[in-house]
Amino acid sequence: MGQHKHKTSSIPDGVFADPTVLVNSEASPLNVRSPQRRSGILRLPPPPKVSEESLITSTPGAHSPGKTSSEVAFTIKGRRVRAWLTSVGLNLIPTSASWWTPWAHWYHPPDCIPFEEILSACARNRPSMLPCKALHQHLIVYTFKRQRRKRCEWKPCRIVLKSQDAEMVQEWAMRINIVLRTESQRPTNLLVVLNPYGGARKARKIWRKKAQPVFLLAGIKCTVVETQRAEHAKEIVTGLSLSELQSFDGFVAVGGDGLFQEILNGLLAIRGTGGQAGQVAAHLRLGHIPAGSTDAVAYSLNGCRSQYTAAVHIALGDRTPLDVMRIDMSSGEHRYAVCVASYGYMGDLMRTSERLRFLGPVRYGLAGAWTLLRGAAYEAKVSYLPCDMMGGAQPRECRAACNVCAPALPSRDVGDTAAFMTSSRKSLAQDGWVHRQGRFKSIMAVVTCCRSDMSTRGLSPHGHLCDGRLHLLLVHATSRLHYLRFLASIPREGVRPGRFPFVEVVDCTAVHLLPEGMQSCWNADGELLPDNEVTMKVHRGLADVFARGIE
Ligand SMILES: Nc1ncnc2c1ncn2[C@@H]1O[C@H](COP(=O)(O)OP(=O)(O)OP(=O)(O)O)[C@@H](O)[C@H]1O
Repeated sequence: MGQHKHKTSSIPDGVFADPTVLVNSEASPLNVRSPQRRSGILRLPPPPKVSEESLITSTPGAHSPGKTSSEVAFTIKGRRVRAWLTSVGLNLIPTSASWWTPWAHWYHPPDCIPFEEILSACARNRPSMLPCKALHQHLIVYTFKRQRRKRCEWKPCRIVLKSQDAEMVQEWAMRINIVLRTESQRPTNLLVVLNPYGGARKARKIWRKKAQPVFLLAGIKCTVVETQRAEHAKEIVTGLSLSELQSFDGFVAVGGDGLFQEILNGLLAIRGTGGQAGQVAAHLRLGHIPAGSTDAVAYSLNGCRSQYTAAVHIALGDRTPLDVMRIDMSSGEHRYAVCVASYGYMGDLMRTSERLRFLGPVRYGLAGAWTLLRGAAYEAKVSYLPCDMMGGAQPRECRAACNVCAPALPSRDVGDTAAFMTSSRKSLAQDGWVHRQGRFKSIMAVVTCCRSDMSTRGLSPHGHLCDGRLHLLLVHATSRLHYLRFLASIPREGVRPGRFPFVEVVDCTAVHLLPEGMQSCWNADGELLPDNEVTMKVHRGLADVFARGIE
């Protein structure tokens, strides 16, 4: 960045790597838990001995309620602003623009940058262009901006506030960082599992260019492990010792839905063992940096497939409970999934696409066309346990602070007697199962809304992150043309009840499928299951994820 430019800019990749800002991934003024973490990632002076409480209550000189500092004049992009700190964040009011920067009139700084949206702050000296002024002090606030058209899509940015008062700038940077440090939900230590093999094989680059810089700015220590083979991610997680588990705040998958699912399965396996490790695992959160082919998990959590957005949600320490579906196979094996399990068309598509993996994400289009032309339909007996948890209310799309999901407390069960550890088959003994027998093109049990590039509003637009419901989509045998019309409608509106006579949509809590005759295969969150006779049951809010829902 030029010395004379004062930007409120998106952070280009190179800036993250600026050695004056980032020294190493472990060092940060925000890192307080790990003794080996050194201070100084942002080159801040050592904090003076002052209690944190006194920093977030009023200080002498503050002359208006709510203020925790006096008003100070800064310049942002040539526009003068008055700024002060409150217990909520950094408040800004624009005043005038310098006569030599008339364009600054068009720059409107935000009224407030809340602490909860700040990744970190730092102070930096900048030589002035004018000979009469030796140094400019920059207070750099690292935050994010929302895209104008798509509010849920975030991009990291920095706001550079220029002043000539070096001491004040350093003090403000320090005070902001101290407040961030008190936000207990922010992670300080993460285990990052990266699948270099997933999607377009760009996971390493995505990590290096997009996610890691955000975590560095937020002062998060990351331990990165690359998977070597299928199921390795689960082994990595289950192989952690108790002290390692205690040191992490969560696990981050850099890959596709399959990788996320493996980590989730590993985490729930630890919870199933009970004891102290199970207790610790019950409080760990999962994050997904999309680097796969579909990335429905990240898309459904954040409303977009942006890696920056996912990384910022993780760095800010967002937390929301997520429904998890347990799938029990007749062989006795079980698997957990969070998006969708599908039999028929989507199962065939996945089986074909796995053979074409060398083509990258294009394989899905080719496999989809081939499966459609085959036009197979499968005989099966489907049973489900219906529910009406909406109480007749109009279905609503799930959003941040969703009141359908809100009442759910995340399940913290541990041990092998926990509900999620008992086979879904036990629910078959319950009353109220509804049975359907016939030929189906496709059968899908959708847990969340299940968004992806192919269905931006979700397969089930009214699916929620944490409502304890499955949406069972039964697509009865029909002609290829009708089925194509059904598929074509999904990207625009998802699967809606009543839209096509051959499509049934029911809300339920458990599903059982007994295949008859020729069989397809199950595809659970992008992974093929080895068995086709399955029972599935949803567990409300079983896992915690780094997300806040779609804004
Ligand atoms: N190093 C590796 N070599 C081979 N396979 C791997 C490796 N690491 C992970 N896998 C397997 O690769 C599969 C696909 O991974 P992943 O889900 O990350 O990508 P994807 O399938 O392309 O994306 P999506 O699931 O979003 O469609 C998973 O089943 C995982 O077990």
